Amino acid sequence: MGSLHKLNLPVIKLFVNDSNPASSSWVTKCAEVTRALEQYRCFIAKFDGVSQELHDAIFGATQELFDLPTEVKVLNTSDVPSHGYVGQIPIMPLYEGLGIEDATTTHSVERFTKLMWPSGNDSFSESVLKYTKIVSELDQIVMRMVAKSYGIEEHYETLLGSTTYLLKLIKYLSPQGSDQNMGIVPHTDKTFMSILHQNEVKGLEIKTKDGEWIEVDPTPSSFIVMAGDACMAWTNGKIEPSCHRVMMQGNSERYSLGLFTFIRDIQIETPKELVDENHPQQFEAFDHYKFLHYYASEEGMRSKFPLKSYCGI
Ligand SMILES: O=C(O)CCC(=O)C(=O)O
Ligand SMILES: [Fe+2]
Repeated sequence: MGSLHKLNLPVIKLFVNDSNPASSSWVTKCAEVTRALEQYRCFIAKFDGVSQELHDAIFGATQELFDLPTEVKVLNTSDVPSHGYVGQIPIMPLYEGLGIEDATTTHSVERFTKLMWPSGNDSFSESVLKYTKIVSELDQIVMRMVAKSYGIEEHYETLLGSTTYLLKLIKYLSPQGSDQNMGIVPHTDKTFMSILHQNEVKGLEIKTKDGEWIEVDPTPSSFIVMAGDACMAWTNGKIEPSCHRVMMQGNSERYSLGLFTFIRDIQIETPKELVDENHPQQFEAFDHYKFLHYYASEEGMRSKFPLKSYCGI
């Protein structure tokens, strides 16, 4: 395991109204985003879409959710592995997470809220929807930029039509009184893309290609945009998934939010534009949700690189 270095991740400013594909500054920014993802597998987006007020509201809502009794939180179940309630895992005793599936749709968010607060909690639903709507736009800005750099815009539009967002609300207990401070073990996300956001408590670390761990310094306008396993298959290995972990220090609890992209109903297929003699196709077309079930199976859990054992060529 590499040592911890004070390296920095690329920081890229992105704006809500930043998607004018006609401007030359936009094309330059596309290249910058794509290069950051290729080299670091992730970057920090300084994004103007989430106001301080919304930042405070969503973290207030998150705290309120985790303050509910465990027997209420466990009611949030899902057929998809690790999309529902996850907590009290022996190797990650500090970690607790709750997923809201299809988190950009009012119907789905309100169903979740009703499950957690049968007598209602409108402000929770409102904060979640405001947050997911704007942060899913950030995801789309980034993906349009990547698609532009690779000349695969049409393929991206197809994927976008089948994209669904899981909002994961996460709490880490302070490590005080615990004999370990690993909040979440090193892993790559099984998503297409992930956008992480956190309160003021640090802890997230990203592994570079050289095996160094970089600490992420949070601010209310920082969003960590990282590639998941599925993005690697789609880009034919150009963008690899980011390996990351959470190390807890000090005596504060930490809250974080992950907006996770998944592709449903259609197969994820490498665009033919990215395949040639020098770049043979690395992965067969696959169903994202079947891959998630494979990953949760005994065979998938044993695999060092589940995507490759599932659909690698
Ligand atoms: O809490 C964080 O910052 C990271 C969470 C994470 O890596 C995950 O949920 O997959
Ligand atoms: Fe993760």
